[in-house]
Amino acid sequence: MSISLRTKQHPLIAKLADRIERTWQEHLDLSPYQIPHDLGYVEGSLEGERLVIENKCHQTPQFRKLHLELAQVGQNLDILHCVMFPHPDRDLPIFGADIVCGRGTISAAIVDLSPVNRNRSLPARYQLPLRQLPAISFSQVRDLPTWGDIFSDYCLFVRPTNATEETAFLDYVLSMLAIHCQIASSTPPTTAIAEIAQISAGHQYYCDRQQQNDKTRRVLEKSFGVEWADRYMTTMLFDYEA
Ligand SMILES: C=CC1=C(C)C(=O)N/C1=C\C1=NC(=C\c2[nH]c(/C=C3\NC(=O)C(CC)=C3C)c(C)c2CCC(=O)O)/C(CCC(=O)O)=C1C
Repeated sequence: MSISLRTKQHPLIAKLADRIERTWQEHLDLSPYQIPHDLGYVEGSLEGERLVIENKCHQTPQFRKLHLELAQVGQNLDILHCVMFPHPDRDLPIFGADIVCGRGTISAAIVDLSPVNRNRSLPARYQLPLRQLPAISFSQVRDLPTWGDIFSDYCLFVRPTNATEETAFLDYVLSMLAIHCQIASSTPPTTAIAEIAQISAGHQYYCDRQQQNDKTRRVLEKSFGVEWADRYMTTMLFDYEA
């Protein structure tokens, strides 16, 4: 796999992929992460539409898994997926982002720092910097699906309608990511077994809810079949340490 898929995708996806990787490289102490059964680069075309997936994973002292995934269905569906799973001994939220672009138009752009502690609230040290982010208004804000109870009050879920809104979305993602990397790097592990158990339960709940996204599941099923799609969603996209 020489050139990255992003060179053939929507410019916002390519730019966000580059900037996420650069932020990780500048702020975090990255180590390789062994991707299961060579899922680094996969292609599938069960029902005609060819789905190409490119996965990049790292780990750091604070994060069990940093996952950036680019996917393209045929010539007309581009996807960027990013999730950062902290080690369960840190009270840190789960950073998640998803951009879906059909025929050159972005239909879904979402980013969140999702709380995983028992009272499902973002740690106080996140509240101040997030509240200080410039308020941005989008012409098309989207409603979260029912499984989206995992997202925080700072979740942004929009359909950007022009270049200005695309840039505003990109800036918000990168601001959230920079705040997260900075706080994560200065958050020590907890040794309280009960707290670690609560955080692990929060990760499991997050993954269980994300696995209910039938829009994701259907795309995977159409190209790889039901079995493969289920294993992919539970072991690659939203796996948690039992
Ligand atoms: C942090 C949040 C988050 C993360 C991490 C995440 O993975 N999804 C997340 C959120 C989220 N995604 C959504 C939608 C869609 N997702 C895909 C597909 C894929 N998305 C992928 O990541 C992959 C693997 C590469 C595929 C294949 C498609 C096609 C759609 C329909 C596009 C549209 O509605 O315009 C919705 C709206 C759900 C609804 O309204 O019912 C939400 C909330």
